[in-house]
Amino acid sequence: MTPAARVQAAIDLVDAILNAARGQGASADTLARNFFRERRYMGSGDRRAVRDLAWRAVRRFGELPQNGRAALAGLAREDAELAALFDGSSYGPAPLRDDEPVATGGLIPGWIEALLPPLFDDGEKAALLDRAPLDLRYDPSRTDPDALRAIWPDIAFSEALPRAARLPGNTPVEASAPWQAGAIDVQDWGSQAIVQACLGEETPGLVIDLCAGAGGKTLALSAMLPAARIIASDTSRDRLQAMEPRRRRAGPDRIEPLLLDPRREWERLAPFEVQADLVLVDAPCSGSGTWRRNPETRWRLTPERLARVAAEQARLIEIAMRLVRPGGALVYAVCSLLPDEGPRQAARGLCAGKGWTIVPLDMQIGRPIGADGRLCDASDKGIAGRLLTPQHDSTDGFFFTRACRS
Ligand SMILES: C[S@@+](CC[C@H](N)C(=O)[O-])C[C@H]1O[C@@H](n2cnc3c(N)ncnc32)[C@H](O)[C@@H]1O
Repeated sequence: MTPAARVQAAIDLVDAILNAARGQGASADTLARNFFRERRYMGSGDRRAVRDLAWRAVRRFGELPQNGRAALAGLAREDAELAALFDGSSYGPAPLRDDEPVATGGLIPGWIEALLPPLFDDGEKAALLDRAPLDLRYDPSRTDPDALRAIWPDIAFSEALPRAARLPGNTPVEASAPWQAGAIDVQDWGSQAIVQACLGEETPGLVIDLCAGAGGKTLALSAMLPAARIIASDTSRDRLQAMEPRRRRAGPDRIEPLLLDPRREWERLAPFEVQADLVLVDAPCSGSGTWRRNPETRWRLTPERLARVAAEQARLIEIAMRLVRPGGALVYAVCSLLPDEGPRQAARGLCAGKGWTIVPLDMQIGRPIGADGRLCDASDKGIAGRLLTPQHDSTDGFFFTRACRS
């Protein structure tokens, strides 16, 4: 393909991503896979260049561009080499006109930017849309840092998290021997920090991972707490089923999947009332902390959707509180940076609960945040939990908190 033809292909791909965002259709990753499958004539270099360009456009504009061409035209305004490729050549885009729509503005939709906590300066905002590295969790009973370093000399290890390693974003780990042996799994360091927050002084006997999904955190909990009985519940049959191949790769465990009926969750959870030593609520959320990986999701969020998801989070916290035994703990987490989903939920739900206390987490990652969305000291009475941000912690954005029941 010529460079101009690659630009036109990126315009077509961004059009597909925009249409799906407007209609809540398939994810950008799925669309890209289908797009390239239908265009077998593209070589791997073409595919990489088209994808990079399309993703550059998706990352660059927070407000939904009018169409793919407007998005690429917006990029071309900042990049003379790209502008020169709008040359009207065959398969390339028509020359740019002064009167055509061009995407403009910042990285984040205005209405979401207004909701971010005060700590979000320009650096923090830009980092939300940076490229993410490839984070791994390794199983120390099957491998160790030296063995991993022998395969990937540029691998890095976290000082804050005991099993966390990091590779450049495009490393093909799935072909590696440690992957095949189930000795490593892909998991953002932020997710690993949440699992770390679940580990208290006492070893829990019964753990309920209320929103287990495809089991990212369930499997990490199972590796850290091999003697615990772990109930992995979710309302999505597909997600629970997606956990199965991951479980097989990771080896024997004590995980029990439990499919819940939406809005009738208690029917299946009632036998565990006041029984759990630990309940993890990794709640459904806006995903505003994961724009590094899924930048198009910020075009899908609306104020109505945010209000709906926040109401669901409050309901899930209430359910989880009924499951914890006196002396047990509840960990609430969202991959969101918006106070309405994080600190305010914790303040409304957990701090307001009689007999519940938020426990400051002593960790080398993240920062304590108050219910008002401002950073605070760990000893602050108004502490709501911990915030991880891409700039400060090199992780996806997360809020999490641990509360104990007396
Ligand atoms: C952030 S994801 C969980 C990710 C998962 N814990 C992991 O580490 O891979 C949120 C999950 O909540 C589930 N969910 C949504 N509503 C729910 C409900 N009412 N009860 C239980 N799970 C629910 C979704 O299906 C989704 O899998």
